[in-house]
Amino acid sequence: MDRAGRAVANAIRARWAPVPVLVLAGPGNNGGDGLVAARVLREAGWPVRVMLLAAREGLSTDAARALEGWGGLVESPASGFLGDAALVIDALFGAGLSRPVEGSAADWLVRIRDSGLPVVSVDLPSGINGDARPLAAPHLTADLTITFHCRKLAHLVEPFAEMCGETVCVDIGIPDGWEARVTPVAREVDNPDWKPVEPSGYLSLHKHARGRVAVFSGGSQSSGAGRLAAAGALRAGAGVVTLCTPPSASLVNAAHLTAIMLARWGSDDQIGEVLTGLRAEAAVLGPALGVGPATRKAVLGALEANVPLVLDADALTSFADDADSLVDQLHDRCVLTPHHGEFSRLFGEGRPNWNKLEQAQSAADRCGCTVLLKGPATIIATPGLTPWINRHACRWLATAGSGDVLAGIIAAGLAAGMSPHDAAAGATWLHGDAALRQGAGMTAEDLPDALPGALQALQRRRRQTAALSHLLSHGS
Ligand SMILES: NC(=O)C1=CN([C@@H]2O[C@H](COP(=O)(O)OP(=O)(O)OC[C@H]3O[C@@H](n4cnc5c(N)ncnc54)[C@H](O)[C@@H]3O)[C@@H](O)[C@H]2O)[C@@H](O)CC1
Repeated sequence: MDRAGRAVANAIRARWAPVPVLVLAGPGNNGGDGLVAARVLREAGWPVRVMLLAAREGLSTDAARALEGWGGLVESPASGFLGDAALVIDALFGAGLSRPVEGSAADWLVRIRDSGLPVVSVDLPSGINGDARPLAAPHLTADLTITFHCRKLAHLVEPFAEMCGETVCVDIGIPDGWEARVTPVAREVDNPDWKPVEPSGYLSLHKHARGRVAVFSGGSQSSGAGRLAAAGALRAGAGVVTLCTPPSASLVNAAHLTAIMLARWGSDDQIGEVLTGLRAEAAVLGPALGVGPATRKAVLGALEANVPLVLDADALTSFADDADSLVDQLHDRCVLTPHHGEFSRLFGEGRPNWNKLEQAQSAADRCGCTVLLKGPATIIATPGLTPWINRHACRWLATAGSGDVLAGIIAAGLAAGMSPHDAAAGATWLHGDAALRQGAGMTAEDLPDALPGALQALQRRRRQTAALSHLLSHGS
């Protein structure tokens, strides 16, 4: 608790010049952290006031000890709640929030929120629970949240992550090996594997050994999405990418493409035969294919061919009225990539108190394959595996066509032999990294061009991590 409280005080001192601070402390250890921070700030010469939500005898043992350490005045709200405070430290409830906030606690939250004062929350903004379940009561929105050891789900998934403001995770000396004793609910994607460009293999390989991807194009009025997916696949490392195009879009596609091959895909062609003819090792279906029976037939045909498949956009929405007819045919080498709207059209919202992780996991379990639920935090769920969460991304990805590029990148990973779970994770990270490189003003067309930079950065990071772990295990 001492380290946690000091970390809170230090994070504040690193960001603000001394200002009058009001510390609001709850009955548990979260309140104790706030009381330690109060003492440390006072020792640093800051004007600090403290208010307790609970009676002294209702405090946890550690919080009572922290109150002794504070040793100063504990004010009552009756004497003027916010007074001259210019900054509020919210240490009311953290990980121990067990029910909706009501009564005087709720009143405090509303008054702080309405004051517009900057808020620093200890561990979590009060009223938000760590496992990111929907809220039914008042909560705070913080400017800065300091959490300890590792982030909780609420620090990662929307809308809660945004409510935490800047989130800092500090090491408080919890010994190594702690993770081995608990099952994490999810893992954050960081330095992912990306087999299509692994140095061990690709220098000695030819293009066909790096994976063959087929992408299916919409008609003449909607051919761009397929080209974006194909460009994503090629830039992400697939050796051969073919855009299968209906005759109506042949000319427009041919006029736009150079390294990407073209193949005819007529309405009478069996999609399985097209895939076999191309010896496709992964395929993308859905971007701008159109919603309706033709797309349903194409998807079911591709599923029968048993090729690793990325199903996106219209390939999902075409089954919105009859999800079972899709779910029954899916196999474990499929990746479904819905955004929230496509997800709820297909699977509904699930139980009212489910968080985003549970929604995605339940859909993956029902489908028997990987489901990638897009958003500021993208969730990747696969039956029997720990879900991935990717936050390595930026808001510029909310632009038309960016999902098409992602579908193509995933297919490149699948064609190189990656598992659907890891291909989806690696692709999401690379897609986010490409967007971070382009920044404001980027469009989906810019993403494939940014992929070489993202891939090279990932290779550097992985080399550094490998060198570091070699050093740690063998000594210098
Ligand atoms: N777990 C750890 O390893 C560490 C935890 N630390 C701190 O400990 C906190 C968790 O401490 P606690 O488990 O004591 O939990 P909290 O301090 O978050 O809250 C628990 C207390 O609040 C009461 N409570 C819960 N919901 C309420 C509601 N809606 N209305 C009124 N009262 C409510 C409970 O009855 C209990 O008295 C973390 O958030 C973090 O700040 C840190 O000290 C660092 C180490």
